[in-house]
Amino acid sequence: MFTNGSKKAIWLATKRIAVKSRLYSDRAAANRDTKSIVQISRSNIYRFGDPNFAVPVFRDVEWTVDEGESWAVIGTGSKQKTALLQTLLGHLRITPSPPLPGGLFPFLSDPPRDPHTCVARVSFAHRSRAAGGAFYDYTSRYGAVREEDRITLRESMFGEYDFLNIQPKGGKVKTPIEIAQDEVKKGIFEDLTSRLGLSPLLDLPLIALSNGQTRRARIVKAILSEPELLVLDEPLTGLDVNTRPILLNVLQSLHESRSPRIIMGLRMQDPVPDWISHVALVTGETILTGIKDEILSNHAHHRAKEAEHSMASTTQSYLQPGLDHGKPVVDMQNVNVSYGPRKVLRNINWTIREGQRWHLQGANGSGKTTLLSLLTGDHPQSYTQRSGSNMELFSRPRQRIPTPLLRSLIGVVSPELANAYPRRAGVSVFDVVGTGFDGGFVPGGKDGVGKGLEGTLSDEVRQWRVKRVREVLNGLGPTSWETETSSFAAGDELLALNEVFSKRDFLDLSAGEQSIVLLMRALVSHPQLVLLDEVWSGMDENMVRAARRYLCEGGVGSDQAVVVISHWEEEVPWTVQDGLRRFKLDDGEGQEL
Ligand SMILES: Nc1ncnc2c1ncn2[C@@H]1O[C@H](COP(=O)(O)OP(=O)(O)OP(=O)(O)O)[C@@H](O)[C@H]1O
Repeated sequence: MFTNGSKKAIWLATKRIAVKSRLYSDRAAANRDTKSIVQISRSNIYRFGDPNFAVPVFRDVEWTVDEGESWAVIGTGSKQKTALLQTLLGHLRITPSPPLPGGLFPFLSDPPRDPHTCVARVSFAHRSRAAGGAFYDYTSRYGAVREEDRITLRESMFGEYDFLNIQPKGGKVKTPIEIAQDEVKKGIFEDLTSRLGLSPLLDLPLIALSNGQTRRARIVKAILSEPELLVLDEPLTGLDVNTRPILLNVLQSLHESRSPRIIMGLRMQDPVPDWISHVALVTGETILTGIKDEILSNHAHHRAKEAEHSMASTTQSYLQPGLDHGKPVVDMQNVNVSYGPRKVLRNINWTIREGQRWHLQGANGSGKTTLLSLLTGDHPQSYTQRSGSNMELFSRPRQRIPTPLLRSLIGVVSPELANAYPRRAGVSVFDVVGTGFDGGFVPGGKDGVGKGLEGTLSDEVRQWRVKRVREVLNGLGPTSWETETSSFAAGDELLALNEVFSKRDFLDLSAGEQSIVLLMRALVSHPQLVLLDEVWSGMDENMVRAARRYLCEGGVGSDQAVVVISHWEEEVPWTVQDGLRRFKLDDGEGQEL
């Protein structure tokens, strides 16, 4: 059953195909139905530069995607799943390469079209903004918007698609086909932005959008660039519960009208949409492909055995009673945040006490990140609450705590921080974890454990810091999540794995490994307040399991308060039965559930 919205999308997409099809011959139209979309046959897949005798990333891959099928690539690990999707973008080498003339994408071969322009990928697993090694200031979205950040969501879309000004400047007159194409694109743009809840945000600076809003905007932009095949890596991550089915509905209608065809990358724990007919399941270097139900039921059997094994070693954490009487770590009374007339947080009253575990909930754009930025001091309105409002942190008025001190008292993991954290050559895992003591981004001090707020550390403190880095590395390092290695290694051998990991360049780690290192950084100083915003982002299933276990089994203590932000209730390490409390933001207002 289609909703009116999806019928409209299909109508628009069909009309778009009609316009497009004039550009191709009848033969090409016929080919769309007969030629495979993706074709890899008995090949190994390597990183570019690796010789054929190197260990391949994937071995003996057999994968055919036919027209009319709907595929999801599901990974037990994020890294491998992303590698398969990158293969479609030509970032890995297939040996032997799929034979010409069809090549990897037979449907693009007649008439020949360039995969670089016809295949697009939107990834939310990859973090690129700090890839050059420089820190970019993610807090700029909270203050006065700088000139270079002033570009609005609408401009970011219209920059390339001149819908408003149908006849472009400069004398060139559009042909009737170009005008018709633009009108169809404009229709698609309006339909998609409205269905994905972006219409009221079109004139906001792009930088002001929340995480989930930005993700939706990136998907719309990719669709507007009219690829033939759109690869979406983890499109559901970071989306709130209500938006997920809407997005899936939109993707289904686009895929069914082949405008564009969609291949979706999902995490093992994501629900697989009903309309997905086929699955490529990536486990290590093996890819199992076939009909969804067959592949998933085989795997479920295997996982049930694994779960039995891991359950045996998991102890449940029950929080101590009496946590409502602990010292307040955060005390907010009538706290507000607004941007001009736009009120993002309204009269928030929330007390967080030591020992408590909170799940901060709310739809995309409801103000969760903004609320956390008040606590970390990243938001300028953290200082400027009007009279009648009050915010105390660690039992002191917020204004009396210098921001550098605040950074050293709060351990934070967030998508913004992960994006912004500099990736520089020569900066090791140990160095990155060591920056957590002072809450900075540049490693420093003797032994790489910072200099403290006074600029020097006593030998005793320095030694404690080094010991703490080793402790979290041993608690969350590879021996806790690399299950295959840990089952064979023992004792010193295990510790050696963590030692080797601690010396690796942070820059060279996979997205999941970087995430777990940033979690270590947040926990290393044993801060009184720990803020975990989308903490599992990019982590493999076994890393998530290991990190949850670590958090529940003493990784954070009863003298520490923890706030978890996640759109997935099952991702929070504690449950209501354990004593977890829930605070929900709804249209700027907050209350405990
Ligand atoms: N400079 C600004 N001007 C106007 N609105 C802004 C500005 N900065 C942020 N906003 C708005 O504040 C709201 C809250 O954003 P925030 O990032 O806190 O949401 P969130 O709850 O963390 O969302 P998500 O779940 O998507 O991460 C958003 O609707 C955003 O568009």
